[in-house]
Amino acid sequence: MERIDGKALAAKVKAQVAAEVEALRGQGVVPKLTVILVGEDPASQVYVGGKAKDCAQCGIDSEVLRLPDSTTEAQLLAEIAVRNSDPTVSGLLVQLPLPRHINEKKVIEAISPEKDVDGFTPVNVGRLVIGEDCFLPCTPAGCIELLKATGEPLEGKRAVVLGRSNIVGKPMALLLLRENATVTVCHSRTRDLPSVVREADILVAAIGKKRFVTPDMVKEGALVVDVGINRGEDGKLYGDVDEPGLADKAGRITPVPGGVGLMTRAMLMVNTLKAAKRQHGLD
Ligand SMILES: Nc1nc2c(c(=O)[nH]1)N[C@@H](CN(C=O)c1ccc(C(=O)N[C@@H](CCC(=O)O)C(=O)O)cc1)CN2
Repeated sequence: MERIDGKALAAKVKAQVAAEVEALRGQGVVPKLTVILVGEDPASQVYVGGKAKDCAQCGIDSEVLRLPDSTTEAQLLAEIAVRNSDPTVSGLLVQLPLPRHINEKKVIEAISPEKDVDGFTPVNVGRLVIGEDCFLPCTPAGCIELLKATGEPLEGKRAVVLGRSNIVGKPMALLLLRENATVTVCHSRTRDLPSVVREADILVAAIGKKRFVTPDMVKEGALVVDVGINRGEDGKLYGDVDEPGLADKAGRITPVPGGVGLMTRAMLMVNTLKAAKRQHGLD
């Protein structure tokens, strides 16, 4: 299978954002992203660092608020309220996962929909469902950009999404539907899952299980998007798809690392720029 180059596409998207941000700054508008991180989760520390680096590359101001694991839900909600009403903050997100004593749903719902650059609030999810302009969740939006970059039409294709999370599986299905693909969502209760997956012209694997998708489950010529980030016992990163096993198959696949993760980061920059433009009546 041919690899789809997420690194190159992410660099191109970020360069476009950087050019637009420079023009905005010329008009006196300075986009800013605030990221709130609660606790010491090592992977989250890395992802938040990556977001600040991307902002610097794009000319976007950034603030990372690091709160201790002992932070209460009320304290976190108070910090969100401060940023919601701060006109210098264009985009606001809370890094997930949160410590167990904090209710994730309550926290997400507290973020102003106009600053919700993750696209996780019920208002933005609802807008996505009914096809209104909204902030698209970054991972599914990045997957769509990767698929479009192949130049293959998505319309009329059979798409299978493996996984039904609120952050990836469900919005991914909606975005594929918007591209006029015929979409099936598979999950842990799907009967004869391999035979359903084998039907896919477009397969999005977001099930969170290392190399769950084996070569016998993939149609010849399929476009495969691997959303999985699974850390193996050897310390290496593995996708949800057995990419080496697909070497002799026709088709295209996004690698892990170097695929969806990088586009997730790039789409956050797109959303932060969009938030800044909207807040200044420029979108
Ligand atoms: N508030 C949010 N929390 C989380 C999100 C999110 O979109 N918003 N998604 C993930 C974590 N995440 C971004 O936050 C993220 C994960 C992975 C990558 C990435 O670049 N992956 C690289 C590999 C990186 C590595 O070596 O570890 C790749 O796939 O090439 C970026 C962002 C959960 N939380």
